[in-house]
Amino acid sequence: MPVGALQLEAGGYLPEVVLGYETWGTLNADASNAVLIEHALTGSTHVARGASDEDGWWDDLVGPGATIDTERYFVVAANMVGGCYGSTGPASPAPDGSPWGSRFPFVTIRDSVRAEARLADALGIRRWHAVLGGSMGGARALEWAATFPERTARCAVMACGAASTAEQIAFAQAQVAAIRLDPHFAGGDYYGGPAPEAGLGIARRIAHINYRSEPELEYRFGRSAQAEEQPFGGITPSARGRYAVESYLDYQAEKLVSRFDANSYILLTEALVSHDISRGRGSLEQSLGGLEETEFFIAAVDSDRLYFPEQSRQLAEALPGSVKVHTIETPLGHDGFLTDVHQLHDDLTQAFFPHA
Ligand SMILES: CC(=O)SCCNC(=O)CCNC(=O)[C@H](O)C(C)(C)COP(=O)(O)OP(=O)(O)OC[C@H]1O[C@@H](n2cnc3c(N)ncnc32)[C@H](O)[C@@H]1OP(=O)(O)O
Ligand SMILES: N[C@@H](CCO)C(=O)O
Repeated sequence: MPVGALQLEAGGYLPEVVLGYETWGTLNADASNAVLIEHALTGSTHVARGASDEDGWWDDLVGPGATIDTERYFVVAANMVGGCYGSTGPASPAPDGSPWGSRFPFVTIRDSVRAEARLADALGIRRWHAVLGGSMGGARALEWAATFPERTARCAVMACGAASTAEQIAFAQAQVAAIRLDPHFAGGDYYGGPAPEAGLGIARRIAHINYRSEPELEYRFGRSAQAEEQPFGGITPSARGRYAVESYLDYQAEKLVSRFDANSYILLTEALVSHDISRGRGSLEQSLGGLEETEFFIAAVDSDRLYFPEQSRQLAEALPGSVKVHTIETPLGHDGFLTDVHQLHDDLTQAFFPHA
């Protein structure tokens, strides 16, 4: 969906922005049943099975008869500005016809939300019944409530705090550096040549370790050798075989490299680094304390070592009224907001999606 030109928060300008999106269900006559779902860093618009039978990343939450019942709600998922799942991003053609590449401007979470508001206008949605997301999707959902409180009746923020922390920024920096230092990166203008796959793969490895937990990795892999490999062997370190956990990380890296653009990865990572709900709005309490029009649902993953539950508690405390932090209990870590979201079914149903 074309949403026009965007003057960006940090000063850049995009003359024509297209947002990739998917929908499920039917918008009702007074457009009161619309739900926006915001994807995380490398997520796509494919939240749930729909027209295509391909698995979605939140099938447990969205679908016919699910927590967000697509027979009752009209669900929309939009790709972030700068992403590589249908929205204008660095691989898209600039006005001169060549890919934007290194010229693509810095985009913030707030910029994307402003573009998404235009998508809502075009779809005839004045006010969302609810906006939900986890991780970067949670940052986007929270930004919706802060930027457009009158358009956000309910807001669910999972596995995300009010601002990116020093440690989150630090991990992001290491990932971005890995991509930029790949000889194929070419300053971001690699389209038409080999892509910086090694750098993107390293970035994913760093990220993925943080998306899981130490006990999970220990339990699943321990010191086991990958099948038919000998991790303790080979006269030089580079000649040795892999531990199973190394093979697992290699696989996660390959999987991401096969579906994601490195420039988009940098862009979205930097957008998440910019996440700070208070920027330009005063203190945290000044930024969030007045959001009386919106009902909030905050959730954390108990074993999350990237977006700590304490950060969700601080966010909840800054919101008006008494907002509970719901807990997803899993040894898995941050990815629990994807793998174990079904645990929120009862609480979310009661809070936001009561069955008639
Ligand atoms: C079009 C799109 O795909 S859009 C993307 C949508 N996805 C998202 O938005 C989130 C991105 N996805 C993710 O982060 C993850 O895939 C999750 C969190 C959803 C899934 O996590 P889990 O179900 O716990 O899977 P996990 O991370 O353990 O990985 C399992 C994979 O590792 C592989 N694996 C396990 N052990 C090893 C090993 N020793 N060596 C190599 N591979 C291994 C498995 O075979 C499995 O492969 P598969 O994914 O092809 O089935
Ligand atoms: N595994 C998720 C986690 C990000 O928070 C992703 O890749 O988007």
